[in-house]
Amino acid sequence: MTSSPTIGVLALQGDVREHVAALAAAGARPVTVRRATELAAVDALVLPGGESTTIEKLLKAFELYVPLRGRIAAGLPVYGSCAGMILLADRVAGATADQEGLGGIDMTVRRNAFGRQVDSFEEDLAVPALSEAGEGPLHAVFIRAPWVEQVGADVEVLARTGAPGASGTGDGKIVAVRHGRLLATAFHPEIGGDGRVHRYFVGMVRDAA
Ligand SMILES: NC(=O)CC[C@H](N)C(=O)O
Repeated sequence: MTSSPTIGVLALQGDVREHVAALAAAGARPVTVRRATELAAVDALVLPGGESTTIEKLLKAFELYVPLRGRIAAGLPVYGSCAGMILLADRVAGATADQEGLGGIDMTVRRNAFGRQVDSFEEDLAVPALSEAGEGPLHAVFIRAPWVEQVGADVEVLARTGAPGASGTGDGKIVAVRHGRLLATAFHPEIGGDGRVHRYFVGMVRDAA
């Protein structure tokens, strides 16, 4: 692999174009993924937000579910945003009866956790692990977002809501995590206009090569 890794964006639902643009800006070579042959050709994958139950049904319908589980088990770097975070969780609170997920991150995620009053909100998050010296908070957009209720010992917490001075919910919920080669955020950095999450993921992919 060159220093420009080929990173797929699962293109079944969600902000595909925005993730493609953010990955290109971060120095990767983005490609869309809808088929198993396309999945086989990528160095890493982004799972966009949307509706986790729908994306799972589409993964199965497009015969991507089994190969994707296999590649995750074999160490494929994957970044999941929002519904993508839910798909990567080993445990989901509020899952539908037939929702299996992909798993991989040792965490419990609660779907639609922030509740009705705050279906959507924006908040400035402190993200030191994703930042260079001098960079300020990350302006994060949450849309019917999950939060992380519990993480295993090997999971690194990268961001919580309620940083000092933040406007939003202010209660210290975990909203960004990394577990080995898997990265997940409850928010949508592809529409926040802040490139840090995608740059961090491209760095993870380069390190994994
Ligand atoms: N913006 C999102 O991805 C929302 C996730 C959605 N609430 C779900 O459960 O899948």
